[in-house]
Amino acid sequence: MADTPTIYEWAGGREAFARWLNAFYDLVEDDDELAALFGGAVSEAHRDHVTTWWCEVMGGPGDYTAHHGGYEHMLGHHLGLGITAEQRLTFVTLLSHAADLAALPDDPEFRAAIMGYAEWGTRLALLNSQPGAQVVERAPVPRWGWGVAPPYVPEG
Ligand code: HEM
Repeated sequence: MADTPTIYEWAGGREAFARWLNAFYDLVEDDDELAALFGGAVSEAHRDHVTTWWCEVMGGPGDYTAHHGGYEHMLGHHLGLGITAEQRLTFVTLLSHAADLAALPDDPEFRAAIMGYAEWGTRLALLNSQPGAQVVERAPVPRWGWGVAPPYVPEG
């Protein structure tokens, strides 16, 4: 399928990811447990950097690698946080809730793609954040794809 759009394009580009992640971090700020990990409030800079990360992962410009220190920088922010299973579950649930609030495309294929990455990424973040974790210290920023369910185009 040469013409399959990237997940980034399908979402509506950076503006859509920014809308989503701003809605998400507003929810994080309202959750006492999660907000505490961010010192009570999630800064504009953090929202912007994480938006840049997600855009790169979902097939957009490689700006997190080019300008924000890539995978190693992201990893460094999670080391030692001691994320609990409950915090991870809340985090991933709020991502899904925020996608509705921000009116991201709601087709099953798109939502499965972004939430598949969210599930994977939050589980890695939890593992890497534990005391004494054995971490992969260097890696490229991942590039996520549609997996088994790209946008459905009926044949004929
Ligand atoms: C898909 C999963 C995740 C992604 C893509 C992600 C992405 C990122 C990135 C890119 C940064 C660095 C931002 C920068 O460059 O300034 C960061 C920092 C951070 N993340 Fe995550 N993260 C994920 C999961 C989590 C989880 C599950 C938690 C906690 C429950 C968490 C808490 C934090 C905190 C507290 C920081 C540091 C904030 C700061 O220093 O201002 N992250 N994350």
